[in-house]
Amino acid sequence: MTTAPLSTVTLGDEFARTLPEMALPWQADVAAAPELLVLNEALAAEFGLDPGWLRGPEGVRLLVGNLVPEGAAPVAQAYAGHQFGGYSPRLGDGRALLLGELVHADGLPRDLHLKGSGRTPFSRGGDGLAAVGPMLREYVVSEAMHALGIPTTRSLAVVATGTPVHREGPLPGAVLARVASSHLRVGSFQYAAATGDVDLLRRLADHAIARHHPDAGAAERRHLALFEAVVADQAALVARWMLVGFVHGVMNTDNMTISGETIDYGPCAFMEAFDPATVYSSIDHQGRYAYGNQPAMAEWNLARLAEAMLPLFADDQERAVELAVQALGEFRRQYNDAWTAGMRAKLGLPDSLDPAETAPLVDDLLVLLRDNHVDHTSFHRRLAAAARGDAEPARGLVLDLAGIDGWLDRWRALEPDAEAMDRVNPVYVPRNHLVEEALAAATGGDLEPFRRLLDAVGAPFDERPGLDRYAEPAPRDFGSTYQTFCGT
Ligand SMILES: Nc1ncnc2c1ncn2[C@@H]1O[C@H](COP(=O)(O)OP(=O)(O)OP(=O)(O)O)[C@@H](O)[C@H]1O
Ligand SMILES: [Mg+2]
Repeated sequence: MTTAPLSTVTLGDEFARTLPEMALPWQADVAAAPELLVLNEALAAEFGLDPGWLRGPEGVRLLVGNLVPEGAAPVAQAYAGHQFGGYSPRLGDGRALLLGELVHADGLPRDLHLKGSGRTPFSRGGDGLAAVGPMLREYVVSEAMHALGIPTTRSLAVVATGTPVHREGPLPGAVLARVASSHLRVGSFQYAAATGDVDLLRRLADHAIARHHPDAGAAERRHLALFEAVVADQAALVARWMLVGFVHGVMNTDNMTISGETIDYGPCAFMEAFDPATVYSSIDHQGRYAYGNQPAMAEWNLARLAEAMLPLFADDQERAVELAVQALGEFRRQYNDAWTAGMRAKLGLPDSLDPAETAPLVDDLLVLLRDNHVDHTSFHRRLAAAARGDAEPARGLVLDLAGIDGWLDRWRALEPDAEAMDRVNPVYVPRNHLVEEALAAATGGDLEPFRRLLDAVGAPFDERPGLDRYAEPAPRDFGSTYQTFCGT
């Protein structure tokens, strides 16, 4: 084992220094018997962290927050949030801590953050803990999203704590070490705004500009420019989710970042049979966060961000509202552009095609996929074979043969590029039944299925022999009853 002195790990405390009103100094619980379950060596290397040292006793203690480098100041971050439409003025890191900022090889800071590290002043009735299964879920799904090229928080490690967590029964506890561009959320702005302290709100916005959108700093109305940048990033992000069939499941304003990265892989899932009404979360009875509602929910959340930022847009409130409405009005166009371009790429069609020509083709396909309960991921991947002359793999997924044949004829007339399709349509996504299988085995102490799944989804576009089951939808009896859970 290589060793490196702890002094080589440097953690900044910029958030805590800049926004002390939103940062409560706090310490992680001491892990009784920490055991490293998974370490993202490639990610560690991006920060110059020695994987050998991280695997050793000191490194593992760092990864659960029990070894704090000199100068670091771990904090629980304050935030508010609309949860399923209802406003909670005080949420915050109830089971998480910001350890501090690491410097990435690109020279820019990233947050090193823990989830499952014990109670904090924001815990309310919760135990501050997390179980092995849900932390490994966040690890594998976030890394799959990254491999798909979708902006996301990253997972550095999961460490079992040796302390049981009580849910429906006892479960092994774990801490996830997460890396993100920042953990600033729409809810962070809502919290700052609710204090009534405009100076705090302004410092938060300036911190976000410096961290994520330095260009906005040069704009005449820099805070409006920040808002516009967040709108654009979220429009692009949600379009990416939609194109791969990702259902976030809990798009509360406290689970939407300012950076444009996906955050909080609680009740998330990948849709199989294409249907905009798809919901997996056990508590989402109204379908608020259904697959097809995600763009509208993102827009709703951004309206809450605009409300929070209003005092920064203009001194005159009417003028501020006018500017906010105008900026938010861009969301739909930006989302539609990103979605349309993404669908054109999935179908292997050139950018030069008039969107008016491709739109009916896309719309008709979505109706076919929904009416025939077609698996989203495998259909798009198999369509490349149809572009190469063998329609059977994709055709075989659709019951309405006349319908799909008519559609295929129209599509093929546009001369789709099969190679280009293979670069954007994944073979492997973290399918729900495989995630559950891997997490159940890991909870029982067998990490092999988890490692195999991670390996498959880590190179999602690269079809490999022996991984057929990772490319197949769930067996019939699995899909219709599948549920996911928040706050696990
Ligand atoms: N077991 C728990 N103990 C204490 N607080 C909790 C617990 N689970 C969730 N919370 C808190 O409830 C709120 C909503 O939880 P949510 O599931 O959205 O976030 P999370 O999964 O804990 O973390 P993150 O959003 O950082 O990924 C947050 O303030 C969170 O800290
Ligand atoms: Mg959350």
